[in-house]
Amino acid sequence: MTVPFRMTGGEVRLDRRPVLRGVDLTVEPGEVLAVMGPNGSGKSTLIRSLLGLIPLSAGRVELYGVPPSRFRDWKRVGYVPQRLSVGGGVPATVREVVSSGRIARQSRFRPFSAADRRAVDRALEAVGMVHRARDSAQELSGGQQQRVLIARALAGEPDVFVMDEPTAGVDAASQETLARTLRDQVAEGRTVVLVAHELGPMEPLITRSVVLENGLITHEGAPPRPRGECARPGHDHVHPHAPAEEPHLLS
Ligand SMILES: Nc1ncnc2c1ncn2[C@@H]1O[C@H](COP(=O)(O)OP(=O)(O)OP(=O)(O)O)[C@@H](O)[C@H]1O
Repeated sequence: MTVPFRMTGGEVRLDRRPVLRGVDLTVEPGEVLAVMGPNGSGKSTLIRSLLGLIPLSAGRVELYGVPPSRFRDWKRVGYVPQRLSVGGGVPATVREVVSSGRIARQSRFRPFSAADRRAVDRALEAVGMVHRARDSAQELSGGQQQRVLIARALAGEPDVFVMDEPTAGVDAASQETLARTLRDQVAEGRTVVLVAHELGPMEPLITRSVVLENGLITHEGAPPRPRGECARPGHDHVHPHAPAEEPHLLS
């Protein structure tokens, strides 16, 4: 079976500085992979290069067995970028932004249909934004805009979700809702790759984590455990920068 993503020896240089330094990563269907690591370690660069948004300077990447430049089946991929303003300067409504998640499914011969509308309704419902559907997306708070971007990806009914810090700035109740939504998606066979500093309510869903440090994968396996002060009851966040005591250390 073709896997959603396979990167072999992936290297990226930005401004002539190495940002990814030889990454091997295969994402299997049905996995929920957390990409963790300190600020600037290359997490966003990794997932953007998996999607072909940043070209590799060496190595190889494939989406469903095809290099990104030749990949055509974009409806299989739902991408939630990091902290991007949803409006992009255009005064689009929330519903319009979420509907844009269906674009890869449309063609001259397949205009917007009742099925498309239902998918958009379900996505708005999943992120609790039905009541804001007619509002301008630009008027929303940062966390609400993030939820709209998640809804846009959900609306596309992709096979794989790629999410860059989907819960950054999102309140606790909405994080719980997102975790439930993703759990349902995974139960239906979808794959998830997400960048996260803190897993919060998504932690039980994670089937594997990789930790990047300075452009290299230095840990692969279960998400790193909190330790010391932070391991006390009531302090449940995960420290992505503390992998060194884990048994699955790679280097
Ligand atoms: N367009 C760019 N040009 C030059 N350097 C860049 C560019 N984008 C990112 N970088 C650098 O690449 C490194 C990795 O950035 P990246 O955004 O992938 O990190 P990250 O792990 O996602 O960080 P964060 O946790 O802060 O989101 C950083 O040192 C950053 O300064």
